[in-house]
Amino acid sequence: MLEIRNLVKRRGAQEILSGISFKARPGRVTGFLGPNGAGKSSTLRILLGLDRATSGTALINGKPFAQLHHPLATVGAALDGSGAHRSRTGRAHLRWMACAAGLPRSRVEEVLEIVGLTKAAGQRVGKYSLGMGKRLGMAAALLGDPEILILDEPVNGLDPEGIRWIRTFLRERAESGNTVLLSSHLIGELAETVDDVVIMKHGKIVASGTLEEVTGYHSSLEEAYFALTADKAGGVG
Ligand SMILES: Nc1ncnc2c1ncn2[C@@H]1O[C@H](COP(=O)(O)OP(=O)(O)OP(=O)(O)O)[C@@H](O)[C@H]1O
Repeated sequence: MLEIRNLVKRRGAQEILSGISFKARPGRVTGFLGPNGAGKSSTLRILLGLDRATSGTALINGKPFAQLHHPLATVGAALDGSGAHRSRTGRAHLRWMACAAGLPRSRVEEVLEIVGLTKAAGQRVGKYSLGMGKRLGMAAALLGDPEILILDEPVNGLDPEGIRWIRTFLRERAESGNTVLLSSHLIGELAETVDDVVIMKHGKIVASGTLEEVTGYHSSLEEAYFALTADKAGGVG
């Protein structure tokens, strides 16, 4: 379970998060949507202990990230890029991570297989395509077989086969009782994958509920999204 309660983040005079609250529940895939600059990545970074909130709490199974006893087995995250050094191979990167976390090398081969990167595991990360980099980031997130997955834009850059794979994979994770939170700008694709939806705009939650509740009387989630996030002047955020 992920729980965000009254989260506020200020940077100088700018309020990036204005007291947001939502939950991502076990057994469900929760989609996190919003225009560029809405505050999605800032929320995820605070949740993962990569940034501090001005006030409010972001809890993972009832605890802040820093207090988790087994962080890798509790939560796996794939944010921007894979974080791997370009001159390392994908396998070496994962082995280094596994070693740091006290996980066996055999787990590296398992996650490479899960994300479909076994054949490319010996190539340098600098030679990877965008989609391969995404798969490597996903492999790293899965190393500890976590009960919670947090993914920022996981399908961006994946080919159609990769998009189908990730959709099926995330549904299976949720159906076996895990929690999945993912942000995406591909709303049509997201609507195929999620149970619950949270939509942000200008640092506030503008909608939150099941896919059906958020879609409401609109013909699709995409229509609901545009109605909820429309700016009279248009443009960013
Ligand atoms: N390190 C930073 N320093 C200053 N401002 C920042 C920083 N990180 C984010 N911001 C600002 O915080 C606001 C929210 O940005 P954030 O990246 O969380 O949005 P987002 O919803 O993830 O957007 P996108 O869809 O473009 O990824 C923006 O106004 C952004 O300019």
